[in-house]
Amino acid sequence: MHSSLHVPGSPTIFSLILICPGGPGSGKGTQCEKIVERYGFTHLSSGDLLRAEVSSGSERGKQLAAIMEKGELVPLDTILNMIKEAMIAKASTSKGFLIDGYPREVRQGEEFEKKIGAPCLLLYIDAKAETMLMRLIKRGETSGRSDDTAQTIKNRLELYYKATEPVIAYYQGRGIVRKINAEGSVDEVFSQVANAIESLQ
Ligand SMILES: Nc1ncnc2c1ncn2[C@@H]1O[C@H](COP(=O)(O)OP(=O)(O)OP(=O)(O)O)[C@@H](O)[C@H]1O
Ligand SMILES: Nc1nc2c(ncn2[C@@H]2O[C@H](COP(=O)(O)OP(=O)(O)O)[C@@H](O)[C@H]2O)c(=O)[nH]1
Ligand SMILES: [Mg+2]
Repeated sequence: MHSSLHVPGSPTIFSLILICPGGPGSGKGTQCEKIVERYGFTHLSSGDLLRAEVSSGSERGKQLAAIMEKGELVPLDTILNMIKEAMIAKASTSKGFLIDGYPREVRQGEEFEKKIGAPCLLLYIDAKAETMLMRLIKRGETSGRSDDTAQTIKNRLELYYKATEPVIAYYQGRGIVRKINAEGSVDEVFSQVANAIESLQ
């Protein structure tokens, strides 16, 4: 597997960048964990980075928590800078970056390419709305997350269809999107993910 494939046209020191778009509860986080296990990429989840800032108790964390509880998007520069700082911190040892939960709207994708680099593969984790709803309600029973509540899940799903699905179309034209049917079991989904990654060979 590529150790440091440089993404053509990517004006940065960063090597392989894979992006994992998909709706809330589609299974992005679960698939990213399995990708890290098999390929050793550096997994950066925008939600996890934000939750770490929230749990730090910082003033900024308090402002972010209020936005996340409603399932709205936090300011673009905030999340982009957090991802960029995390990538720079790992750049010297990373086999490649797996970005989970970003971009969530087209302008986030545009800014990412200006400030960081061009992705080489988008693993579009595609699940039906009712599947995502069911998974998030189930996850909410144990996750303790303030945004896994019925109303916020509804907001996040609406936001996903309005702002994030157009991201897929934005990259579709470059031939780097692989649509993954996320309706099956975790392993059934992962076998499609592995095929898509190995198609980069
Ligand atoms: N790229 C981003 N831009 C703006 N806000 C974000 C971004 N990523 C995460 N957030 C905020 O953090 C919250 C949690 O994101 P996280 O990715 O952990 O949720 P998830 O359960 O994995 O599913 P989804 O991310 O698709 O909602 C989002 O609802 C949003 O409020
Ligand atoms: N049946 C099934 N459940 C899944 C799958 N992937 C994730 N889940 C469950 O669905 C919930 C949401 O998964 P998560 O990875 O957090 O989704 P994300 O919001 O896209 O990051 C979790 O409780 C997972 O256990 C899958 O492929 N099949
Ligand atoms: Mg997630």
